Amino acid sequence: MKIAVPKEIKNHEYRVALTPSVVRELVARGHRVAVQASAGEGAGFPDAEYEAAGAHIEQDLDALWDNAELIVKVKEPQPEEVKRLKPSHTLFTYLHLAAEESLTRGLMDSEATCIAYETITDEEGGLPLLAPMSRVAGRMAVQAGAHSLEKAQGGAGILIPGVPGVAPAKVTVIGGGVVGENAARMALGLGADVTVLDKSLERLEVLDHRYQGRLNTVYSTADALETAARESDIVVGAVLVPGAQAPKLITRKMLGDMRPGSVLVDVAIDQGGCFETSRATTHADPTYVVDGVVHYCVANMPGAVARTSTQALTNATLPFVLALADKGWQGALAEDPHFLKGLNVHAGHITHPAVAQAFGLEAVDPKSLMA
Ligand SMILES: NC(=O)C1=CN([C@@H]2O[C@H](COP(=O)(O)OP(=O)(O)OC[C@H]3O[C@@H](n4cnc5c(N)ncnc54)[C@H](O)[C@@H]3O)[C@@H](O)[C@H]2O)C=CC1
Ligand SMILES: CC(=O)C(=O)O
Ligand SMILES: [Mg+2]
Repeated sequence: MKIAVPKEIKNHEYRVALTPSVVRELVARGHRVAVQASAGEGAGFPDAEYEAAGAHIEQDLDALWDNAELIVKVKEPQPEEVKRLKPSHTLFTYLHLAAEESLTRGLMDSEATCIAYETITDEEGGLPLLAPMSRVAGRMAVQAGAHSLEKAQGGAGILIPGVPGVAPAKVTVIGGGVVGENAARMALGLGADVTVLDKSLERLEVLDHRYQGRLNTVYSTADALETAARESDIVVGAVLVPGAQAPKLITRKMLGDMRPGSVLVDVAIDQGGCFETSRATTHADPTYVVDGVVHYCVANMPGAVARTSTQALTNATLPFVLALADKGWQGALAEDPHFLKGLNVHAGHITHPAVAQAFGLEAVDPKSLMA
């Protein structure tokens, strides 16, 4: 299989889709891997390490894309990348299509086969290729929130742990999944007063048991959300309905009840965001203020800690990349129903029901493509 690894071009995105160690595994199985020159530099992997692992370093972007059968990336393709896709390509990357209709239409028009990391499932009901980045983003969410609470960032001027004689900040996390638990863990570590809201009682039970009374768990209702908005210094948005647009849980009206200088960190922004006033921001300009409330809505948070994130991501993607390379997309997806859930677009059709539903389109059953 001819595999290409482009350099990521999203704003301040420094991750790379394959490390030299993964390239070595692929080359040992007889695959040809072309890595765009300097693709790994931001994550601390120089071209020389890829060359030593058996990769071809490609300077010519046209050749990189034109000669590839399998393209492995980190972030959703940017408009200039979508233009390069063709029907013979298999694209394997984060897509987050429900949040971006123009990208979805572009991928359909390309007729390429597009497999999303974030909708692949596992036996335990988890999302094994989203989880590693959710761990990173959840942990970062509290760092971002703490920084945003500083006066110079528009925040209320609150130090998360407080000091003796001064109460700590109240941190509420909406959605107690992977992002939520990691955010809660960091907030607890900093000494915050932490509450987690979820609609899943099972998840709340797990967290209650795991944290032994050190955090508050609250079933997520409209009342609970209003209380969270009114009383929190930081609210982290960490909900997910896989493949679908995030529900809007904090409305514009509720901002009026929030304390001036409080902070919303919308990690769910890659699925459209779970606060009505969220819009995607970049690492270059991560926050903005609406009605006195600071919003942090960076859609590629792990890109800022590219070394850690690349290693964590590629640990998880490795077996899937090997399966695609060894068996082709049809072979790999046909024998693994969890991998098949990753197929979002093929030959102009949407194959994931939640993505199709987001745009009022019909989904083609991916099993029908497996003949
Ligand atoms: N901005 C960024 O850089 C990154 C964003 N993410 C995003 O973070 C989001 C969360 O991801 P994970 O934690 O991995 O998902 P997850 O599936 O582990 O957890 C989501 C949780 O949300 C809960 N939930 C769903 N609807 C809810 C509602 N209406 N009210 C309360 N809880 C609700 C679910 O029960 C579940 O426990 C996703 O959109 C993911 O793509 C992940 C990594 C990086
Ligand atoms: C999950 C995701 O969108 C990211 O890691 O950037
Ligand atoms: Mg994202």
